[in-house]
Amino acid sequence: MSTPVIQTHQLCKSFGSFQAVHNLNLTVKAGHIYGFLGPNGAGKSTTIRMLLGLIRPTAGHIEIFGTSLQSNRIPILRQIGSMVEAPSYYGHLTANENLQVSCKLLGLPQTEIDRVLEIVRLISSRHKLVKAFSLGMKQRLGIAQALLGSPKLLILDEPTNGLDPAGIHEIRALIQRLPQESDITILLSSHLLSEMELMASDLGIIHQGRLIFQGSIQSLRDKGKSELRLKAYPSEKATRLLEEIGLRTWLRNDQIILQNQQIDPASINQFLIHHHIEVSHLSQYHDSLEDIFLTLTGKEPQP
Ligand SMILES: Nc1ncnc2c1ncn2[C@@H]1O[C@H](COP(=O)(O)OP(=O)(O)OP(=O)(O)O)[C@@H](O)[C@H]1O
Repeated sequence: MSTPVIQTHQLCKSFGSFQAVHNLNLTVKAGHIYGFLGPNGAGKSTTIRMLLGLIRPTAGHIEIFGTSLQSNRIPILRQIGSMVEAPSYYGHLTANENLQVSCKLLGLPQTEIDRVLEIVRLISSRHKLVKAFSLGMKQRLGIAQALLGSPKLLILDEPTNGLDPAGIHEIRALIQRLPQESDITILLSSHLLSEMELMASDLGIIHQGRLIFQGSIQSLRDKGKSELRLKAYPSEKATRLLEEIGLRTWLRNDQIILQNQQIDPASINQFLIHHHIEVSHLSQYHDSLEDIFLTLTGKEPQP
């Protein structure tokens, strides 16, 4: 397996006596879109600020591109593009002029401007004043700025915050095509699971400063409960027959429940009918990702 782009080891951050981040072991794989998810105040921004060398960890350490951030700060940061707060611009300048300023500050050639404006699809608005941009366009310009110098890693803190559905769609489409088009790894934070589900390949869920899940979206889905719900008459006989073939059953209201068992609903139906049981209802239920997320973060999903 190739070296992870980001690997944190027992990363901690305290502010006075308050521990905002506890023993975080993040693993972000090359070429992946890693969704860093957590409710407000969970510790996402604090972690991102440590990854960008903006604040020092209280304990633990960070490896980026396989080397220690502490001892290789400058060369590592040169290869990271980021947008951590609402991007700031000169509203009275055009998109092009804003990027010219950034290129000068970073010592980059002006040819970079067209390249990044093409990527974020703002090339036709390059001579427009930024104060006339929509919020979505401003966010895309922020991502363009972060892409100057062809970084290998892009870190975006809540990139869709405050955007309307059309703006969210534009940013999502942009983020999804970046790893292939620009050979880049992306870590982005959000408090919205629905958004992460559509954008990220891997998830890290942080809650009260602790990483409570890390893995693929599918492995999160697999944590959910699944049930087969039946209405069958006479129900005592149906329950006995199902137990006799080794299935565990529960009764909920007038339904027979079979939980998390590898069973084929069609075979169960056939089996019961064969034993002269009348099946009036049979349905399959799976926890949604939202339910799983709420359970993990200690909030009971609504039935
Ligand atoms: N400089 C600071 N001094 C004291 N406490 C801080 C400081 N920065 C963050 N915190 C606290 O650390 C906790 C984590 O904050 P953080 O901003 O990392 O959360 P977050 O997950 O990014 O939340 P949000 O989605 O609201 O931005 C919060 O309780 C916050 O109040």
